[in-house]
Amino acid sequence: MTEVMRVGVLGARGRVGSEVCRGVSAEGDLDLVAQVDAGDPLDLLLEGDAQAVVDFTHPDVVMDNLEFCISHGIHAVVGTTGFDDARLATLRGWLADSPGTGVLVAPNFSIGALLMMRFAAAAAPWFESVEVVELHHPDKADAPSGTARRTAQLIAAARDEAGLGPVPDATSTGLEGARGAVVDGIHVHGLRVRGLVAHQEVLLGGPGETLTIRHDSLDRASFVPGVLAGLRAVGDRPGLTVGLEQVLDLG
Ligand SMILES: NC(=O)C1=CN([C@@H]2O[C@H](COP(=O)(O)OP(=O)(O)OC[C@H]3O[C@@H](n4cnc5c(N)ncnc54)[C@H](OP(=O)(O)O)[C@@H]3O)[C@@H](O)[C@H]2O)C=CC1
Ligand SMILES: O=C(O)C1=N[C@H](C(=O)O)C[C@H](O)C1
Repeated sequence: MTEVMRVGVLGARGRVGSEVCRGVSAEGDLDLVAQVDAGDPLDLLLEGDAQAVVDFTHPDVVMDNLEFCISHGIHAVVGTTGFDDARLATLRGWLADSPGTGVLVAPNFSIGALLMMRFAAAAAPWFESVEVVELHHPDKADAPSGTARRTAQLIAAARDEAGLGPVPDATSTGLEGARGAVVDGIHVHGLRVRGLVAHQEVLLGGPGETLTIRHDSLDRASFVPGVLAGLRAVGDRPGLTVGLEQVLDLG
């Protein structure tokens, strides 16, 4: 008989969290034992005897949530953004004191977005120019998106490895912000437009040609299969795992 995993969702009434609650409830091997949102005590996780949580909350609160979970030996699958190297180091420190506990942090749980990032990194060594444009709903708290930051880092690493120099840009005057933010030398532009969900384009260019790689999350259901895969894997991966691609076999 398949063992059932008891799951708590943090940010359960949010845009993604509510979708995750539906997804978890529909699976026979997962039992939704706690739905926690702003103002609810984290002790609900202990009352439900949660073995793992999913966190889609806010960059300002996610570290407190994870400190609680790790200290109680509860595995975590984390979609919330805002993870820089310092935060990841803090998580590693907490996890060192809680052997056997696993945390998976992923900037994007949709399969298409993972492939988009992989394709962008594969294309990067072949083009002189590259910029990232992320497009989201206007209620998003952070900019640029975690996905855009990660994409820029992957592109920069691929360019470095190929021995490419800086991306050419003759801009010497203009309005502040007109060229976007710069992540590891790659320009990243954020658009916030009502009606959008989560979208990204990577534009690459060389002499006489451009290549555009685009991904669209049209519905937040796009994140759920990746979250479920993360839940099923996280208990077997003690310590910190960054990126859903570490869990999925994308070939
Ligand atoms: N990795 C991925 O694939 C994806 C990541 N994200 C990221 O996930 C995060 C959430 O996104 P989204 O669902 O759109 O945001 P929402 O604002 O819709 O949802 C967040 C929910 O968390 C609640 N919340 C706030 N503080 C706490 C707390 N301390 N404990 C529990 N719940 C809390 C909020 O309540 P209240 O509104 O009352 O504050 C809200 O209901 C963002 O960082 C976003 O970038 C989003 C999509 C995909
Ligand atoms: O806030 C969102 O909506 C999303 N956040 C994540 C990010 O910042 O990359 C993932 C996806 O883009 C949706």
